[in-house]
Amino acid sequence: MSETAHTLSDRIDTATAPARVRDYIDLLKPRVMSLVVFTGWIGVLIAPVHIHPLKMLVAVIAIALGSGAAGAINMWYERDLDALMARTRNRPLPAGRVAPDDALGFGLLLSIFSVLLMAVSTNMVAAALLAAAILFYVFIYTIWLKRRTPHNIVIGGAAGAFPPVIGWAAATGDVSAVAIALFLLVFLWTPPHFWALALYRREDYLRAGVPMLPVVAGPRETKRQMVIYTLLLLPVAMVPTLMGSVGWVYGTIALALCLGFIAHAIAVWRTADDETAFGPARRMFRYSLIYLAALFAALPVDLAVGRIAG
Ligand code: HEM
Ligand SMILES: CC(C)=CCC/C(C)=C/CC/C(C)=C/COP(=O)(O)OP(=O)(O)O
Repeated sequence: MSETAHTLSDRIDTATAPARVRDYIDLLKPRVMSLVVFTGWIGVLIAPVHIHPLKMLVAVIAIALGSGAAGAINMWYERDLDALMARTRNRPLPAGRVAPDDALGFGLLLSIFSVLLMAVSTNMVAAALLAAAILFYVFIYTIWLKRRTPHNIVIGGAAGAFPPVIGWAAATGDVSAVAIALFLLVFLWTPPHFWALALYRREDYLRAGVPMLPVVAGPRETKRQMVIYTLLLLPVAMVPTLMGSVGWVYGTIALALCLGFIAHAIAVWRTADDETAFGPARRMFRYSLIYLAALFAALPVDLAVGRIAG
């Protein structure tokens, strides 16, 4: 056994139990999962059918486990890249706290379990969509596109757009126009969300040789595209109101949130000096998280207001 492998296995053997649990939780990317789960839950909640609260809970748990499983497999595959980047080098795999085979086994078992759980607790459409999301994130984004093309986020982002559709399907057994509008919303949100971070983490991606847009096309082109995506988000965010699925409470909140996102993108774009652009880019990244959470929260709020008023 090599010196490094020795050190690695010693560290794994001597890891304390609570620390190991923490590491396995970290493999699930819990903070990203929280927003994934939230959008999935809103998908269940706003579907126009009654669903038993317990069934809703199990469906949301299945989405959480599926998202976490995909995250664990992603971390297994990317352990070489993660070791090269400051943001990720202390993750359980590059830091040697979890063995690669264990992480892969954990991710695979959890993937299968989450899809089976969805199938037995709701329906086959939701289970198939959950399986598709996991496969898309692992094979299309992580393995195929991420290391090859700056379009990785634009195409791969579709994986993260599945949860509201999965939630809707868990409640209704099918996919409707509203569910597709929510898919499009997350799909168009993902590039500005990620590129804001990639702008101030450009050195990381450069060092790891990952062809993210700020590395390949440069900050100016990235910022231009971020403005375009935030502009495109405005009409798409209005679709649920224009279709009559929700009213103007959502519509007004969505409009305000979209204008805020556009303003952030313009602030990032107008900062010529990339060093100082890190400030606006960081702010935009944080705003992107509030934006998506608030936009989705506004949907059931609108429906509740409508019920009270009507
Ligand atoms: C391909 C699509 C996506 C990419 C490449 C991406 C990339 C990233 C990256 C690199 C981070 C920083 C994570 C860290 O510091 O460890 C992040 C954070 C985050 N992302 Fe995304 N993201 C994507 C899609 C999504 C989706 C669909 C959601 C939820 C709907 C989401 C929610 C979050 C949240 C909540 C955080 C903050 C995590 C924290 O506080 O550390 N992301 N994203
Ligand atoms: C329901 C279901 C299966 C959903 C799965 C979709 C999912 C987890 C989407 C989030 C996408 C995400 C965390 C990308 C991180 O990119 P990255 O892997 O490039 O980030 P990193 O550099 O932090 O590893």
